[in-house]
Amino acid sequence: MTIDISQFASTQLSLLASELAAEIAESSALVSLHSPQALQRAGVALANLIVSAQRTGLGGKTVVELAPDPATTSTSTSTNSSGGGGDLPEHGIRVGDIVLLAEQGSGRERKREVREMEGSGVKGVVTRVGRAVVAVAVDEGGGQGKNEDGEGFVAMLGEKRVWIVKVADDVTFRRMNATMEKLAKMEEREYSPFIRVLFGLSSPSPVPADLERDEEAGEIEWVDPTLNDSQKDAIRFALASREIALIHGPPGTGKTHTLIELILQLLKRNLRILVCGPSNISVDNIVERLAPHKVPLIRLGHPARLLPSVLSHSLDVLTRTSEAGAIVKDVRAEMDAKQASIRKTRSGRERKAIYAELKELRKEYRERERRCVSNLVAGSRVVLTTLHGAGGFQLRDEQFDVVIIDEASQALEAQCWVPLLAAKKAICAGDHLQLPPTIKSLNSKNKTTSRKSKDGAEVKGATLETTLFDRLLKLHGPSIKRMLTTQYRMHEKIMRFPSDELYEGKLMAAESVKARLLIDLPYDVQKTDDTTEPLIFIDTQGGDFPEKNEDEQDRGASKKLTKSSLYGDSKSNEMEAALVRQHVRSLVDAGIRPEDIAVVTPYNAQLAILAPLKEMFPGIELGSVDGFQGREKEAVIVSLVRSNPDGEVGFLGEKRRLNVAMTRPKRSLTVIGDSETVKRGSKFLKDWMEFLEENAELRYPDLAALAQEA
Ligand SMILES: Nc1ncnc2c1ncn2[C@@H]1O[C@H](COP(=O)(O)OP(=O)(O)OP(=O)(O)O)[C@@H](O)[C@H]1O
Repeated sequence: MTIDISQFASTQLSLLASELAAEIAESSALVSLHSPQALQRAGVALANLIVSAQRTGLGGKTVVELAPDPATTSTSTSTNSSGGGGDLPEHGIRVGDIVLLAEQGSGRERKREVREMEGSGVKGVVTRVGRAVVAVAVDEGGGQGKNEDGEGFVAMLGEKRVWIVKVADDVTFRRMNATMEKLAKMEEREYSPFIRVLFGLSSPSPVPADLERDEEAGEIEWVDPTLNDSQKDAIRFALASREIALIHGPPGTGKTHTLIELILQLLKRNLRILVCGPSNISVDNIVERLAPHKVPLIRLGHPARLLPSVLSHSLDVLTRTSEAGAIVKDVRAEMDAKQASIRKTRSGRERKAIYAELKELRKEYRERERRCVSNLVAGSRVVLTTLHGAGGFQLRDEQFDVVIIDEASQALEAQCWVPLLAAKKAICAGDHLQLPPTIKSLNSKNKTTSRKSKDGAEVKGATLETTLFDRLLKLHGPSIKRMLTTQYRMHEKIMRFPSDELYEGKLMAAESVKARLLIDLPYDVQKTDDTTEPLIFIDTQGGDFPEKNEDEQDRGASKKLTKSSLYGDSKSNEMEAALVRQHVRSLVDAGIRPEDIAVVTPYNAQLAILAPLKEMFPGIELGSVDGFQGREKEAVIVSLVRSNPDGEVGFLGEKRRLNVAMTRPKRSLTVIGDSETVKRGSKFLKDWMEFLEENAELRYPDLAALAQEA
């Protein structure tokens, strides 16, 4: 099965265009239909701010500090500790978020303003979130529309009231588009053997069957000899493969652990490596674990979006601190001196002259910085960055022997191609049986319809949801993959169902975890029914616990707006929430620390109902299933929410989502749901419910106690 590469690329381009459009439509619908306060409550905006300070931050970027506007906080009860407008209200803006900073008008003007906001604000990255101040590094020359320069825009704001709102990250799209355009334009003779294999124009070069005995591949000096057999086998295979290797890492099987050893082995073989992941956190995870091995590595990316522990490897920081950076620093000092002298001079002519010199210096600064960056990058044997980060100017002409992509099953294929175009060989790690990246342009209605490519041809079944990992497995079959089979997270009983149903029964629980219970936690835990049983199912069947639609609830502005409501057409279940509370309380009463407990549910509306738990049990974590992928906790409670007479289960029907939900806990999994409804959702759900009925400790709610709880 071969694939027409340029057809593939143009299909991707049209799919990406609709995805970006969907993302923009969603965020502008949200922004135009809700007040800044509602958006603030939903965690996507912060309103009523003023610029309280402005300075130069890392990498020479302009950083503005925003504080509450004193004029709007007079009614607030918060104490004024900073001399500004008091503390910021509750909000959901986090370091690393990309936000649009714009002027905020009065209520009546707001709608028009919002429409114009895209054209009149400036984008930036949140670099610090404090109690009374939030700092944003504004894009240099990245001003939107009429504001060409972020710095200039901020100067213009003066004392005006402003607000910030989270926006879609279109840099990612631009990078993916540029990559796909390049691929579309490539002539067949330009296709490397690597590219040919990835599109099925050639088969992967064969790898010796018994690698352990193979003369070349068998001789490996392990940095970590405690790796398990499946991990060693995956590394041997990845080293021996010529074009592509997939490392399939089911939950808790030490995927990152394996990648670290693999990177060290590749380095021993004098290869140059580019390591990427879809998110900053996935990349930082690797940097943190690679750094102790003292390998020459460099991390590309905006410093505000990196973990503090990783900053010393960041290119921006190295540019300022390394020897190579000294020469850049000189110019910076000269610029600062000139800037200071502007303030001293009164003569317009002199000032003009200084501005001209500054302009020259800035040019010089950029030039030197660029040279310094390219020296640093050229000198490092391991470069780490997000997938789209690989499309930045820093890597423009760089080539790598091997590109490693972690969490490849959570990235769009077009995103993977950003680094892959610079590769001779790729190693992708992931688990295609957990959730793929979230796609916004794909809703239940058009999920199965085919799409039109740019030239109008129907592209059957083409969807962004098919990841590179999925596609390669389908294209070349399981011979290009190795699976890690020992998991170091879950009690054996928690692992059983996902292993049997999804991983061909191949998962094994490591000795150290297979029988671990809550009662064995290294602190004082009482012996109760909850702390000695790893798998509990609280069955709410019987129709006493009906689900509720988000739009049936009184949520003010979002009441009528199903489509662009802050919670979509999400579902909730009050009685289930009461059961969750009851169970959390009993765990905490038994001595379990709230920080060892997580509640996960597929529905955001259910999360909203559960929110008070955070105040009742400080330290507990609440999360959506999708948001909890990659995480783990000692005790996890899963609230399934769906309970209706029609057996409607919505996106519970996605087994990859259920897989993620049920594989987060280490010692205790409690499932709360209506088996009658859920069973009717799919074969997988039916099997799961039956498995729980037979293997879990089965409980039925105590309605009287619950009435009290509710
Ligand atoms: N060979 C091994 N021996 C002992 N412990 C191991 C081994 N491999 C991995 N682990 C442990 O298993 C845990 C999970 O490892 P790691 O963080 O690499 O997992 P992962 O597979 O990347 O996680 P995820 O499930 O999120 O993909 C870690 O605590 C790690 O120390």
